[in-house]
Amino acid sequence: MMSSPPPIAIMRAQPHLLGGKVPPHAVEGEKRRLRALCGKARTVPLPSQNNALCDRLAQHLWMHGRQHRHDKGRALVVGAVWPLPGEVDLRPLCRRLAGYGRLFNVALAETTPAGTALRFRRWQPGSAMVQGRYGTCHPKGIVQRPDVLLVPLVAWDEHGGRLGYGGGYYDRTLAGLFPPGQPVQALGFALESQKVPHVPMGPHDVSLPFIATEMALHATAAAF
Ligand SMILES: Nc1nc2c(c(=O)[nH]1)N(C=O)[C@@H](CNc1ccc(C(=O)N[C@@H](CCC(=O)O)C(=O)O)cc1)CN2
Ligand SMILES: Nc1ncnc2c1ncn2[C@@H]1O[C@H](COP(=O)(O)OP(=O)(O)OP(=O)(O)O)[C@@H](O)[C@H]1O
Repeated sequence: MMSSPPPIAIMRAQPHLLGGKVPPHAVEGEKRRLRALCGKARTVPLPSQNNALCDRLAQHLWMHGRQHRHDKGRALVVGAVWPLPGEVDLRPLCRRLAGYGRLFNVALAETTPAGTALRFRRWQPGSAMVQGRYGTCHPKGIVQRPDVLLVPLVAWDEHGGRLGYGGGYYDRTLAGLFPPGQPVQALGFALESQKVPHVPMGPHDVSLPFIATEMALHATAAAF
């Protein structure tokens, strides 16, 4: 007798019944649903939360930058992002990193055509910004390959699962920068309130080893 697929309600409520494997089309649907829910629930970061998060990232990156300078003899290229409305704002962090002189170069994401990886362009305080796709902004500076990526997100889970805006930009970018077998040098950044019990993960999704929030730097299973 042919067995019929489990009802969608079971896939949603109890994905473990499928051995953690959810068909790709179901994952896409789940993500759309979660994106809509999280969009509605989203709160704009308070200045105190934003500052705490930028301080935490600065502290972590400072150590990374010093080690990198010692090992490689050059500045650590940090791939950051200009904020979209309602997102955590990394601009205070970018200004601070740029102020540390030879330890860091800051490069910001340029939103490239759909289906491609992001490109990163050198930013310095006062750099002219140009309007890009989906309301994003990027500088006109030279293209640089980030050594470490700061990854925006809509929702995250304790395993490093990340939900974004649905363009697949960061999964493509992470896969290009850090091929399988290499450590994923990336930190997600978000508020604690953006944490969800489970982000559905598809075959292209890259788990984040660290998520920085206003409360803590969370190391996830992907860090080990
Ligand atoms: N600040 C910031 N820059 C970023 C990202 C991000 O998440 N944050 N991206 C992360 O990948 C890339 C841009 N990706 C995007 C992909 C799709 C849509 C998009 O479809 N927007 C819908 C509204 C989505 C919603 O609000 O739920 C739209 O414009 O209609 C936006 C950004 C690169 N730059
Ligand atoms: N490395 C990849 N190669 C091919 N397709 C990919 C890759 N990464 C993601 N995709 C495809 O891109 C689409 C969107 O992916 P997903 O829903 O994970 O986006 P997202 O991570 O939320 O978006 P973003 O990173 O832009 O914020 C999916 O159809 C997914 O299969």
